[in-house]
Amino acid sequence: MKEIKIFSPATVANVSCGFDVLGFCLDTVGDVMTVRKTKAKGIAITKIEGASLPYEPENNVAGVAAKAILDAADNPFGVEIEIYKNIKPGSGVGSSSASASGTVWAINELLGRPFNKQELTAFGMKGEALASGAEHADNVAPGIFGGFTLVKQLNPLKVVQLPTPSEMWATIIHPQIEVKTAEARAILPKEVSLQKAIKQWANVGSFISGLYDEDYELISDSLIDNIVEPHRSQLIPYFDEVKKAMLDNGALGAGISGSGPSIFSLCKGEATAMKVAEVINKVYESTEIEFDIYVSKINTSGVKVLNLK
Ligand SMILES: Nc1ncnc2c1ncn2[C@@H]1O[C@H](COP(=O)(O)OP(=O)(O)OP(=O)(O)O)[C@@H](O)[C@H]1O
Ligand SMILES: N[C@@H](CCO)C(=O)O
Repeated sequence: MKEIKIFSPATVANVSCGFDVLGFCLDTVGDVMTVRKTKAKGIAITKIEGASLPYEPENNVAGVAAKAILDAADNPFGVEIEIYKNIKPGSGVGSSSASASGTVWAINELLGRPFNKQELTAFGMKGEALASGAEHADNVAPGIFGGFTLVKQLNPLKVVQLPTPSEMWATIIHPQIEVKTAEARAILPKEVSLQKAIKQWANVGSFISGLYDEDYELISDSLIDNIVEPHRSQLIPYFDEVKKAMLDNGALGAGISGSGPSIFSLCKGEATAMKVAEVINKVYESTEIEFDIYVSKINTSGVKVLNLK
């Protein structure tokens, strides 16, 4: 195989209670990438459409992630990478991470699959660190594994694949303003009170238990973030109005997607997800801000092959 074309999905990190550890994968939104083997060693980004991003491999998360996996494989060949961006950078639905996870997944296929999903996530995380200024794998992991994931630890990386309840859908609004992850991390407190930490880790535990038991009520009761959301929600116009509209119309829970500005909700069933989309559209259509709304089933397989040559 000389060339692979893939769909690299958008992802939602944090999932309210699990800052830097929980994430899930979307089905209907994502980037398309082509990765081609070259005889000459080295990495070249030859095409970027849909966003203005750096072509120098060392300044693009795709290039940094490609270097991490190719170095680990002793550089048997070089690669050319084409990126067709549908996920806007700084959107909060894992734009940078989609480039990182898509690149390492595609190169692993070209190499003959020497690396497992844990290793691919670790390579992708190297790329993601360029965008956010810190290593975190909560977008890369769901992009590689699909479904819901828990990043148990970073060093050495350990990702736990979680189950996806059969009727789980997500509705997301992306207000078209850019919030850079690095900046959204910089405003967070460095310490949290024990009282808040107790509530948060109880919610992570009960959320995961809810996923295993398909207990939508427990999932709903666990989607709370008392630590990060109060700080970051101030960066997102109409956050409170959108969250209220989501919850009032049947969403199981709602919060900031990744570092924002996107706002996500999880819903039981497509009909509720569509209803939530309708009401949040009403909240935003009367404002001056452009926006996109995504309704998606949870993608349980992660990156997908579109074409092989
Ligand atoms: N291939 C790439 N795709 C997207 N952004 C990239 C890429 N390479 C470098 N960047 C830089 O990364 C930054 C966007 O990443 P950032 O993590 O801030 O947003 P995001 O990935 O949409 O958010 P989140 O991780 O919260 O979902 C921008 O500054 C952008 O220039
Ligand atoms: N967990 C990260 C995800 C952003 O990509 C954050 O919220 O900063």
